[in-house]
Amino acid sequence: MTKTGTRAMADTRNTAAETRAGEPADQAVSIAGAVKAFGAVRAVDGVDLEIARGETVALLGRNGAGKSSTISLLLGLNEPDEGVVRLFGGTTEEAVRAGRVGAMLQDSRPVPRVTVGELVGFVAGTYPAPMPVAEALELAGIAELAGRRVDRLSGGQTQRVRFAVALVGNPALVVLDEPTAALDVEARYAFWDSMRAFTRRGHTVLFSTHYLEEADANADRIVVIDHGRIVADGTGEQLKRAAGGSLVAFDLAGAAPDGLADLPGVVSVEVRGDRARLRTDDSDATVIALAERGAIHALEVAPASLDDAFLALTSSDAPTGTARTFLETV
Ligand SMILES: Nc1ncnc2c1ncn2[C@@H]1O[C@H](COP(=O)(O)OP(=O)(O)OP(=O)(O)O)[C@@H](O)[C@H]1O
Repeated sequence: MTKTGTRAMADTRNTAAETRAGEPADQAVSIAGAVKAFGAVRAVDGVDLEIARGETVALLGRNGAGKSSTISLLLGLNEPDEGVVRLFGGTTEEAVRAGRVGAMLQDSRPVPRVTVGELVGFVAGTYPAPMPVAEALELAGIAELAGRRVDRLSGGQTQRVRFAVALVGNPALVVLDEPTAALDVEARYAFWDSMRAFTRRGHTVLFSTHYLEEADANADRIVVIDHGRIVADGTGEQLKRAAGGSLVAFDLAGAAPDGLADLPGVVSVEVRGDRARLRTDDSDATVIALAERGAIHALEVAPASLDDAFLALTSSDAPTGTARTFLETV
């Protein structure tokens, strides 16, 4: 993100966070120039990321993009080879020790043979100011499972237990690595309802996901990561605009597709058979120019979907840096 964009967004969000949480306005997360390599793979390749208190941020990326590796650095589970990771102005270790961080990781397995209530109660005891266990279970939507053994739950119920574990300490920052992986649609909706109830209390949340719709619906801000680098950072709307706000499609009706890329607003051109698809950031200007050419057969104008935006931002031929500048243009 550009410095200007970061600041503009952080200023707004800090005010909201201050109002909601009654806490001083500073950054919950501050990652600068982070690099983490595993052999030849640069899993995190120069990540800069600031998250203001009270923000809910989605870390979006394909398989192997670097989401979990970034989260590991943020939680202090791995040390960066280069760069600095700060939480609430201190080290990750200080933040974790002070009980300011709760996490729900992909591969964490609940201890067998204990009940849900016992497990969540145990975790609560490791934090300085936890919420009552019953409240955490209620928030996670598993109040009725308190007496059930954790190793006899469905996948969806287990995910919710992990969520209760992440939030029972009442941490200022909650980090969730693909919290809805393996959940069916209904369970996913229920999870996000619980999540919203939690974020309304002013907590800062970072969650990773492959699901664009879920990022758009549940995050204040979407950070797209690809090949260990942040390629876009903004709201769903900004992301769509960054990738070209609209799609204009029409039949060429035998005309040559020459000069389409030079029309006002056009970001990219795709011609399949007799149909042309233009990605444009000014659909009005594009359509007017097309009308002047007499090329408006079977015209269709539609907003670019988040899927379009995501694909454009993470495709291997996406121009580096383009997406990250979009906050300057909105
Ligand atoms: N411990 C490790 N040893 C070797 N390579 C690793 C290790 N952890 C991650 N990687 C590699 O780093 C890259 C980023 O992986 P990471 O798990 O961060 O991606 P991700 O975005 O979380 O993917 P997914 O959505 O599949 O969970 C991948 O190429 C992965 O194979």
